[in-house]
Amino acid sequence: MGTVEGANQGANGSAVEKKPTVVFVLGGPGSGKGTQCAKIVENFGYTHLSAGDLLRAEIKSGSENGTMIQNMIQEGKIVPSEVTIKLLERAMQENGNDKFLIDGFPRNEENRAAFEKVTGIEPTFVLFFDCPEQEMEKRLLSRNQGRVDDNIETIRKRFRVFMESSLPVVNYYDAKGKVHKIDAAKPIEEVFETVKAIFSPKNEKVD
Ligand SMILES: Nc1ncnc2c1ncn2[C@@H]1O[C@H](COP(=O)(O)OP(=O)(O)OP(=O)(O)O)[C@@H](O)[C@H]1O
Ligand SMILES: Nc1ccn([C@@H]2O[C@H](COP(=O)(O)O)[C@@H](O)[C@H]2O)c(=O)n1
Ligand SMILES: [Mg+2]
Repeated sequence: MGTVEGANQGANGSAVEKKPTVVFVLGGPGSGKGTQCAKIVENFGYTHLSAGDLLRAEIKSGSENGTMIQNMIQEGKIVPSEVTIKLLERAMQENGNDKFLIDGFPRNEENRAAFEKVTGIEPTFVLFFDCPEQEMEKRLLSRNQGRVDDNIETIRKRFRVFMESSLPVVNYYDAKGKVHKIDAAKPIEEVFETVKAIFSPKNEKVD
């Protein structure tokens, strides 16, 4: 019997949708998640989905959730999981790739548990960009991308949320042996040397 394209067969022979490969990219605000994701995309064929970028696009689109999301971002707070997960699911479906870097998600235990429950996807592994606050603060204050949350007051709130809510998620995956901790305080190219070594050579783009 033939199989449905892009699907596996379950025990009873019915088609089971094949889950995409997902790598969660975590780290404090300004640790360099977006910068490194862009380089991974260039070299390893992943699609980069930044939860923060999707939420900012949702504000711009004039969505009914826009004002709520804008207020949460301005305060450095975490938007309810159902909103962010819907955006991630839609972006994955629309894209069609089967390998995704999910950047800045899960940000708390609620994000983590809800994503697993709703999508049935477990990350293949987790990149954790580890960087001292002093360095992250310096980077954010000179980022100049016009982000409403790149001001010292909001940055301090984001650091607190990261320590209290996001680090426990990193620890959760660490206990499962899934975390690659990377020294993100080094220059961009040196960080990427470490990142490159984590991705299997067989995934490397061949020109
Ligand atoms: N290794 C590095 N050394 C110096 N500057 C860096 C490094 N990595 C990134 N930067 C710079 O720091 C700023 C923040 O980087 P980036 O936007 O990638 O961080 P992020 O982790 O995605 O932050 P956020 O969580 O706020 O989205 C950018 O201006 C970027 O160019
Ligand atoms: N899972 C997430 C991710 C982000 N947010 C909100 O967006 C802000 C910016 O996120 P970046 O990853 O681009 O820094 C973040 O401070 C949160 O307010 C979220 O709620 N949930
Ligand atoms: Mg980012």
